[in-house]
Amino acid sequence: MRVALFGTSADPPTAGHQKILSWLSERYDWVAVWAADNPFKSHQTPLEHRAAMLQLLIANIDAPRHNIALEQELSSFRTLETVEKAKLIWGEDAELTMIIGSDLLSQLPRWYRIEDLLQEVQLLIVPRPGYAIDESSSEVVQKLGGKIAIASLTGLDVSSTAYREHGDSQALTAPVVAYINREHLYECQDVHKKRYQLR
Ligand SMILES: Nc1ncnc2c1ncn2[C@@H]1O[C@H](COP(=O)(O)OP(=O)(O)OP(=O)(O)O)[C@@H](O)[C@H]1O
Ligand SMILES: O=C(O)c1ccc[n+]([C@@H]2O[C@H](COP(=O)([O-])O)[C@@H](O)[C@H]2O)c1
Repeated sequence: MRVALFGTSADPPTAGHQKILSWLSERYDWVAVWAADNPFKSHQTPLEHRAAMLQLLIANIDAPRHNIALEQELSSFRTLETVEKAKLIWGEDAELTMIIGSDLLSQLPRWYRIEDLLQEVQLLIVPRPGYAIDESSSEVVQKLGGKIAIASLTGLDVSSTAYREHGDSQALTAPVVAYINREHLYECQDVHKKRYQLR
């Protein structure tokens, strides 16, 4: 069993996350995704809302294999703990692949007990516009034990930050936008959003 593990702050989840999930669903037996609190970031929206938006994002994917699931019980501050939980769910023999965008490669050495984590998973890097995969970062991660593969897909040029800071709702999918409006999330960015909607 080949399981793709994809954790995201989902603050909010974007069309970029959706494209990655769709791509993964064609290549892995099971795609597990969860909304997480990131120890290196502050978040603007409570975790329950971020998980709910992620569920909407997944429901909106036409995945013929029906193999993408919100596995919110995997959520942890520390991905090593997530992987321990994943092993309990899918067993010691499952091949676990951790998915990250190329923007995270340089910070990976600072993750909690990274060498132990890299013993447990394969690593798949998704190229992200503006974040070239540089050799020195790859080498550092490989020296820590990382087994790196590069995905044959380029992420969309969107980000959660672009939505939060500039109201770029092009970055989002319609069901997520509807949820945000219904729940009055990200309202401190309303000025930007209104400007965007008037265009
Ligand atoms: N467009 C994208 N292309 C490639 N990787 C992406 C893309 N969007 C997100 N990722 C990856 O998905 C994971 C979750 O990303 P995250 O939820 O932090 O999104 P983000 O857009 O980077 O958010 P923020 O702008 O708040 O930092 C990370 O590994 C990130 O590198
Ligand atoms: O384990 C860690 O130390 C660690 C440090 C930073 C980020 N992570 C995880 O990395 C994933 C992507 O985070 P983010 O904020 O870029 O979406 C998410 O599952 C986080 O919990 C994990």
